[in-house]
Amino acid sequence: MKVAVVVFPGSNADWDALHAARDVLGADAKYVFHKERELGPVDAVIVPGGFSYGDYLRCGAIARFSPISDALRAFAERGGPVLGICNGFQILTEMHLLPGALSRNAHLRFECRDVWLKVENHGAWTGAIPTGNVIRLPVAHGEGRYECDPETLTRLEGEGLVALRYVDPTGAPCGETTPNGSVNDIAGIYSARRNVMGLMPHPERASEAILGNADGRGIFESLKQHLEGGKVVAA
Ligand SMILES: NC(=O)CC[C@H](N)C(=O)O
Repeated sequence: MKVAVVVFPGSNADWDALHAARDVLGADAKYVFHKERELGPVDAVIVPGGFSYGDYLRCGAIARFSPISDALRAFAERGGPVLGICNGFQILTEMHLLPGALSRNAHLRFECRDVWLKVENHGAWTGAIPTGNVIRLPVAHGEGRYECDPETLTRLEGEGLVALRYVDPTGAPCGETTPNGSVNDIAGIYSARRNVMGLMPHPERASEAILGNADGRGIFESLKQHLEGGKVVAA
């Protein structure tokens, strides 16, 4: 299993993502620099968290124009599994590989704490976790408020493309404890083919017992299951 981690100027979770893919999942993982134009022969791509290009203009807005983005787009459009974590999610929405946008947290503060998430639907990156399970992962973002137009929201909910939703520790709606004010408490979404997933929380920072939390491991194990099962999630 070969995994590429795309590195932009300002990425800060690239090593964490590489570590999770290589040392936790056991993949042959490598960095691909933003100036490259080819991903090489890879089975999956992770777009990691951070502050690409200093978050100038909007988070992810400049990364979209990086030389690597054409290859990333082609890989995603071929059905290749792509995971965008935090700034990676922001980049994937700016690239229009995922719908909607991440805007400034409703309370206007940077949010850095653990959150609880309900696994709502299966796809390339959640298939190994039973739907309805509640997992705990850390968030660290200033612009994580997921927004989209009403038609898109209806489609995401109706087609089961909401991957993860913020909840309270019991699995009930998070209400006032929302980390960012996302519409419908959406924390992560899938593309129509369910091969591309973006999420604001950081599974790569919570995938080992030594870190005090291994709940994120299921995200990476899901990729393994997806690739080994050779599952084509949608035509
Ligand atoms: N941890 C991250 O990836 C940070 C995401 C983003 N730059 C924000 O602050 O919203």
